[in-house]
Amino acid sequence: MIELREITYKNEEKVVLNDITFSINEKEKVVLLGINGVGKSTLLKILNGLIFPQEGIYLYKGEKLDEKKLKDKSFNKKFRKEVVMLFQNPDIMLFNPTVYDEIAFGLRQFDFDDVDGRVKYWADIFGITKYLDKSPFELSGGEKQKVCLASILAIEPQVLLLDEPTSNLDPRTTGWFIDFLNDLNLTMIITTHNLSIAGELAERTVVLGENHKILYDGKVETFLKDENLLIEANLIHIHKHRHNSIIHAHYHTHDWD
Ligand SMILES: Nc1ncnc2c1ncn2[C@@H]1O[C@H](COP(=O)(O)OP(=O)(O)OP(=O)(O)O)[C@@H](O)[C@H]1O
Repeated sequence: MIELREITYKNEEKVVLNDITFSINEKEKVVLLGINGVGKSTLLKILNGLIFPQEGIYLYKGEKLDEKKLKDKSFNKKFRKEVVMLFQNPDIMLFNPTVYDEIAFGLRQFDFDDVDGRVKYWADIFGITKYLDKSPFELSGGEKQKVCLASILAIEPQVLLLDEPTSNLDPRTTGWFIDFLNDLNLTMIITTHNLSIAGELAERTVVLGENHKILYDGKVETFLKDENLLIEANLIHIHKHRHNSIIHAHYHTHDWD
């Protein structure tokens, strides 16, 4: 469904993605792992057709996706409905006067019937019905994230690009959301640097290294057991801590967020 061939993206002169090649089948779930700044969000933006690499080819359902292709109005509408992205910062996505209008926006844009029923259905799923008449800006970070998720899922996309989707969610909501994603039969690419969540979200991971190249592409389970790869990806660190009066240091895989 998605195929990237030798994608290189530069920001001014800085290489942000270096020679990225991988494919994702329909309904496959992939976790994109890597430390801050390796290019995960940039890769999602490329997959969402928001920015375009200087080198390489992006094929979506076998068709080359570039600026020219997205200028074709009917293709653009189809692609925008099928491939949706949740940004890391929900504030970027919220621009309507009420939560209701936020969820209804895409439904109206793509001519869905029963907009009212659909808004209420998705608000109920995310537990945000009581906020429907409120301004999205009055909500907490986690609530805003739920509004964004309800808005993008309401238009029944085929590909979900989720940038750190659990970063604003509390532990209980994170647990619920992971189960919810596992039940969704969609193609998904989810970024995180949270190793414990990675293992629960997908069977496959693509890991970006600090050289902005793919360091690993395969089973999450295997990656998480490979201490050398984890060190190379800088996803574990040496950290001193205290057991009674003894201080010692060893590698840690725990997540801070
Ligand atoms: N709009 C921008 N202008 C200039 N540089 C940018 C811009 N967006 C990202 N970058 C740079 O591109 C690199 C990759 O950023 P990106 O946000 O894709 O990384 P990331 O892996 O998603 O990081 P994080 O885990 O912190 O979200 C970083 O060095 C960043 O400074």
